[in-house]
Amino acid sequence: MNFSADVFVQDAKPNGAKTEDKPAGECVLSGTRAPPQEPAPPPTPPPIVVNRYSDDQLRAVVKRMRARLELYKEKATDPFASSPEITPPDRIKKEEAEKKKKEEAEKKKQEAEQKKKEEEEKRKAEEALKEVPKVPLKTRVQEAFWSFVLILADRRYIAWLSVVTLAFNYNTWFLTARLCFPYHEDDMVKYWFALDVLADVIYLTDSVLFQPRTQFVKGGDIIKDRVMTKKHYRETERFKMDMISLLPFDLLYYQFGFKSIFRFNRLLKAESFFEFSDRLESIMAKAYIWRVIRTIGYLLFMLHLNACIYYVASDYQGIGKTKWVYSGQGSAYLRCYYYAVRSLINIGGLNEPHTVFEIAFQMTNFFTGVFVFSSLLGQMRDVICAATAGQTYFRTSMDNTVAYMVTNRIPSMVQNRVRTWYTYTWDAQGMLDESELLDKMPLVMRTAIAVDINLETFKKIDLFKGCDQQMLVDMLLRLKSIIYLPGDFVVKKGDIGKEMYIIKSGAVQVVGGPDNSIVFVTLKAGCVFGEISLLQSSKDGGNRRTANVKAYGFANLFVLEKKDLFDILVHYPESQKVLARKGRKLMKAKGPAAAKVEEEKKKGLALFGPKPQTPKLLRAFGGTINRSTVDKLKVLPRPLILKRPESRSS
Ligand SMILES: Nc1nc2c(ncn2[C@@H]2O[C@@H]3COP(=O)(O)O[C@H]3[C@H]2O)c(=O)[nH]1
Repeated sequence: MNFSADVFVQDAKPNGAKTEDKPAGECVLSGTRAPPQEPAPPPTPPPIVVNRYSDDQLRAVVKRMRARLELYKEKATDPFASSPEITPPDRIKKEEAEKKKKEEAEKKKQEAEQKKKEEEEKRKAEEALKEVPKVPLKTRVQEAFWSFVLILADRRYIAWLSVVTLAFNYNTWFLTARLCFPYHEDDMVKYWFALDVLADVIYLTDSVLFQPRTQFVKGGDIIKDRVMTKKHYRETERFKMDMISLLPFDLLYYQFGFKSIFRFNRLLKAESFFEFSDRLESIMAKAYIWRVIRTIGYLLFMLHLNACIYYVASDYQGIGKTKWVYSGQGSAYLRCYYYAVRSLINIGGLNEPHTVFEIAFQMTNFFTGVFVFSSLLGQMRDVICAATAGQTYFRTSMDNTVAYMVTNRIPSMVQNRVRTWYTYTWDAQGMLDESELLDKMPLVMRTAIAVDINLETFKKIDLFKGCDQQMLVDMLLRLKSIIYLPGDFVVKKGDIGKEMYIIKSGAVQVVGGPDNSIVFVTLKAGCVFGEISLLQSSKDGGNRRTANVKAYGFANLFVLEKKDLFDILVHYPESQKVLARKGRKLMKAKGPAAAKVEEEKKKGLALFGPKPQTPKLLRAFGGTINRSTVDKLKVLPRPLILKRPESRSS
């Protein structure tokens, strides 16, 4: 369609020249000229506007028609695109619905087929598992065997080391005792032999199966490769010791009889004991308990050795020959051990030595006792001190604070509160400042701990729902733990909000009204508060606390500072938007206006909802007219209700 061709205007020609009918496009609307004809037309004279009004009208008509043309073009491609207000005809609707139905049915069919296929595969896999394995048993055992690469901190490895330690201790204690005391009676030999063999099997298993598979660290890499671990073990000093400890000198029994001296190479397995001790310490929650036990073990072993030597010395002198030696009565080991205890710990009250040998022996014993036992007792003291260092720190800092308060004449009520805070904090968390401990760790460890302890709680908090998980982790790292005593005000209405709080344990109450006697809500563990003022801008005082919040009982809270929160949010614009939206919502729901209504409700004033404002005009009447009257008046014609009664003065 060419709308421009339909419009004609009369050219005004001077001298009464005959006018020609021309398409308007050619003379007025330059933009809508007819296509040029061949050969090229003579140059057209400039358009002459006959009448400005009719010219404008024509232009408007052409404009409107062009717009319509566009519209029809659009409609031709998509019948409803340009006319959303027009509902599609029923037929089309039906067709679309059917198409949709068909698609859905197709989709369902595909899903069902997929499900069937998956089930079939699953069934086949299960059947394959039930079938007799095609892999030969030997290979499978070998595979399991080789894959048994021990992990350094693996508890199973520690359990195995404990077995080796047991075997080592058996050798250490019993070899010495059997060597010195007459314990190799004929009827006992078979038992000793059986126990010796058992200990040897344990040693052998450790050296052949376990140690060559122990992974190690090389240049920061954890080496698990079986060939490399084996090679590494063979290159260590420990391997040499293990091998020597396994040498079967016991075969000399055939030549010299059953003597425990031939088994003394078994004591070279000591490194397994020390490794067990270190690993156990690293996994124990209270490692000092093991340290104390180990030190006591050393002490007992020193006494054991002394008892053995004393028996040998007695035997050398002749059992029961002098007053100083073992009399030969009762249990030899027990009597000698008793002597060792009294002698080494310098308790005294022993029989006087008479011979030179006895005197020399006794003197050596005293000297050894002083030296060895004082160092062992010192070691024990260190272990106990280290274990109670936390408690000592807490005591010292509480004592110092109390001394400071006394010096400065702080009221006793405040002093009591401070003391209560110290005691409760210590009882609740076993330390005064948790963050002190975590600060020393690398970030990755701190993150792991924080995530493990609190992330789940955080994810459940409504305010943070929809926020980036990484943002929550960042937040966890900035939290500080703080304890409030019963009745302490955590936030005060009207204060500037600089922190928000998450309740770790205990509860807080949002209070208001006269003397804060009205409890609006009690918030428990896992709830957030103080977020309203934090999420508002300082414009119009939006950053002011909207309510008083006080601790109900002892409240253990996490504090997140505004600065920290905003530092984090810079990196998470999406979460920032989510929080801003929630902040606005909260402000609407709980902000000053809402709080006021709530307060009044609590007081019972808002029983019938807020009183509607009296129309200005009625206020002018000064009367108290009920609502229906007002409504009636409202429908009256304007002039009527606007007519003011004449005042008496006028
Ligand atoms: N105003 C108000 N605050 C509440 C309510 N329930 C919990 N609060 C919390 O009380 C806090 C007081 O300090 P904020 O205004 O910062 O944030 C407030 C909310 O987190 C409530 O019903 N009204």
